[in-house]
Amino acid sequence: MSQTDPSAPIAPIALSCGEPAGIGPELAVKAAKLLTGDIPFFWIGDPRHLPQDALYEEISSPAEALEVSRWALPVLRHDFPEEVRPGKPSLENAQSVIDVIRRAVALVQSGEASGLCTAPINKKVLKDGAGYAFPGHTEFLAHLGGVEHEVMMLACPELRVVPVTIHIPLKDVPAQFNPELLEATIRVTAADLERYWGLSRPSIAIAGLNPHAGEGGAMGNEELEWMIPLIERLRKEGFDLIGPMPPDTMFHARARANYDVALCAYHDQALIPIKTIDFSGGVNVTLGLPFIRTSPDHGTAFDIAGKGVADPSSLIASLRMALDMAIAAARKGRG
Ligand SMILES: NC(=O)C1=CN([C@@H]2O[C@H](COP(=O)(O)OP(=O)(O)OC[C@H]3O[C@@H](n4cnc5c(N)ncnc54)[C@H](O)[C@@H]3O)[C@@H](O)[C@H]2O)C=CC1
Ligand SMILES: NCC(=O)COP(=O)(O)O
Repeated sequence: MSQTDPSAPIAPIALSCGEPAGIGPELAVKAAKLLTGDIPFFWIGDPRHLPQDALYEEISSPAEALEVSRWALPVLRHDFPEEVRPGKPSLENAQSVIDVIRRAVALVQSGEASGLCTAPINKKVLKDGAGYAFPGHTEFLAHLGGVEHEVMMLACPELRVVPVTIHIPLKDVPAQFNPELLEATIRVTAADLERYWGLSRPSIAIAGLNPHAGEGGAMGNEELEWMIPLIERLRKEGFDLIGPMPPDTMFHARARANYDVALCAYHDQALIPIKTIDFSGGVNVTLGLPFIRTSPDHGTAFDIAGKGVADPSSLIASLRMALDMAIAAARKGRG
């Protein structure tokens, strides 16, 4: 099954297990139970890591998930060296977590899966246990996809946000938030909002770096020195850009209605508003990749792992977004 053939049924979504000591395995089982095949997907991981009462069935190829997902969680088996204790990650399993992501990407690239949804990982465990050299999935997936300008976007029904710089210390933001990076982020974001969401000239709001967007140079100069000139140049090219906007006043309900996406200078400027507005409905999606990737907005939640109380809403929203993106890509005749 190929995403490039619009008449072919959409292949299932590949769900990587993520950190098995987190809530990922529990969420996969809950999502399968609630969805009953509505969004065909399969889980790649070690079945020993699923909750004891999990309803699952092992499959030998992704295509089998189209049927199996109607009554059970389809599992493409990937054996890990260690069993897990919920909330207690094992460094011995770190390499297998990375291998599962690679395997899932290969299945999407071959067309056997129509998109990738990733359950959360713990970056430090992967770094300490397997020398993982990336700050998260986003940069690893860009590496696997061979792209230079990947973009992290988080979306819920009320808001889309993009952190232009991602997982870097706050002290490094002013140097790394620069005209080249902002311009590349604008281009990738606009292109993928059209490609997957049909927004042909999306309205893009750009947050200032400084309080009050610098207030005319009284509280910082980046807005005057390079942000405004860049925005004016790209407007002449046809981009619909608003800003630089004061970051503290651009996320209330009336302000949000004026744009399709907000580009923010750094991680927390973007993620605090969206996780506050809709923690359970938020989806993390990587733009600019040659394949589809979504993820829940939350992390591994070690504090509640194994307790049976984890909310699968964000995972379900992520699976749904991946499927919708795959359908949009198939309609356009490209993956
Ligand atoms: N896509 C990914 O791989 C992501 C990974 N992470 C990683 O997760 C780890 C933990 O990060 P934290 O900042 O503690 O955030 P977190 O999202 O794991 O937890 C924050 C709080 O929200 C609760 N929570 C999270 N998801 C929930 C759910 N589905 N249902 C009910 N309650 C839920 C947790 O119990 C905790 O109290 C870190 O290693 C971080 O890097 C964080 C975000 C995304
Ligand atoms: N704060 C978002 C996050 O940690 C997810 O990162 P990634 O794994 O999607 O790169």
